Amino acid sequence: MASLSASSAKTEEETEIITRFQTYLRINTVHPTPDYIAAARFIISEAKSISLETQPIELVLGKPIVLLKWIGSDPSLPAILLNSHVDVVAFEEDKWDHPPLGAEIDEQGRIYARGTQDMKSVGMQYLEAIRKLKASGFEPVRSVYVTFVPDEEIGGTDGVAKFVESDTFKSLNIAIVLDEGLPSPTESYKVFKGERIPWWIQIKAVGQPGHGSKLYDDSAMENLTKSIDSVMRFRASQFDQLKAGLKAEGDVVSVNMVFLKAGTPSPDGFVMNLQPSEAEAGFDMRVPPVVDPVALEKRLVEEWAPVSRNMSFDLWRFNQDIEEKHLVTAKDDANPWLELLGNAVKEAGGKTSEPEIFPASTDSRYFRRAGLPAIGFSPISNTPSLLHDHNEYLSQYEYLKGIDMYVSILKVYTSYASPE
Ligand SMILES: CSCC[C@H](NC(C)=O)C(=O)O
Ligand SMILES: [Zn+2]
Ligand SMILES: [Zn+2]
Repeated sequence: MASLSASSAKTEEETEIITRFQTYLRINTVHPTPDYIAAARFIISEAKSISLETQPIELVLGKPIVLLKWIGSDPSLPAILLNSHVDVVAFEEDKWDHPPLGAEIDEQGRIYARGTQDMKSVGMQYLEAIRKLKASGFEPVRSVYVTFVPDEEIGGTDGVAKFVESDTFKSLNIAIVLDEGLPSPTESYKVFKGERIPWWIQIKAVGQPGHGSKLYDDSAMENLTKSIDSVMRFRASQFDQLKAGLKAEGDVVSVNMVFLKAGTPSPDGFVMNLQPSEAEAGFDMRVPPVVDPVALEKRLVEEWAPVSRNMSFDLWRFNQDIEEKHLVTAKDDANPWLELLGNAVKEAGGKTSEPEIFPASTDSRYFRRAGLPAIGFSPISNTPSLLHDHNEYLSQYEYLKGIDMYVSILKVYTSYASPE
């Protein structure tokens, strides 16, 4: 177990571990121009320092996937894949108390940077766990592969979506994938077996333009407002079930308006006495496995963007067909990995909660579509979730403790012999 508490001094080994994490955090992999080449260079040099085989894979120019290999004593057995994304989302620097690429540590031992939770921590923890296991002389039976992938934050089209289709991936013979989860505000780590599918919707209204004083029946603004009202009523019905405790976050549809675009610009702002002929709104919607996507799309077509009200829409579902089965990693005899993960965390002194549906989206969905079990797990407990938020941080203590969790998970996973 990590010895460091918030106030205690670090050992030399712990200082080195934290320094390596800070170095990775300081590499600018922020969208829209992530420096994937610098990150790949760093990851490869780290991997070489612990004698892992390295294989950069460039399926899309300038967007390398770095594949690391720790070959087990029985390479014929299906292997373990530890996946993390290298890219991070943008930030509003002036709203942060510490520089978002600074990886500064405050007096409470919190490391502040974009990626401390999402998910440069996890990528480096995989490597630190392997470093520790190697130093202790441990040799895995099953092979372990570690992937550092691009573009998760923008849909994964040039990242894992392409990787799972590649011959390299198919040759790896993977049994189980670990990918990102979410921080837990309690002592128990969160575990995810599935996720909601993102639907990004833009609806557009056109209508009668004219004088600001006139009452029209079908102005663009009125047409759009009717749709927004309808979406908001649906949102309230979903949110009410969540607030009443009838459903979990991962079992309701979330829908949030993320932009509104309308009006005729003027030097002072907008022309006030002119009703515009076009108006648009954007919604981020997340659809859980239990919801019928075909029925939801019908609602979009008939109620939110009806042709009868001069409406049109664009819908992005990130490589997922509307008819496609929404996959959840089962906890059953055919899939021992969820239970093994819980056991391994327990052996390392941690706790896990019942597997949930991830409320947002991760690359796990591509691995599940490729027919693999995939588990979302970020070993971050007693920490508020600050993904995509200001002042994202992770305490050194939690980071070090998380490495011990992966040490235990890798011991259990790589030694698991399936009953024949
Ligand atoms: C549409 S893919 C974007 C992926 C991103 N993932 C996370 C974890 O924030 C999201 O859910 O918005
Ligand atoms: Zn992430
Ligand atoms: Zn993210």
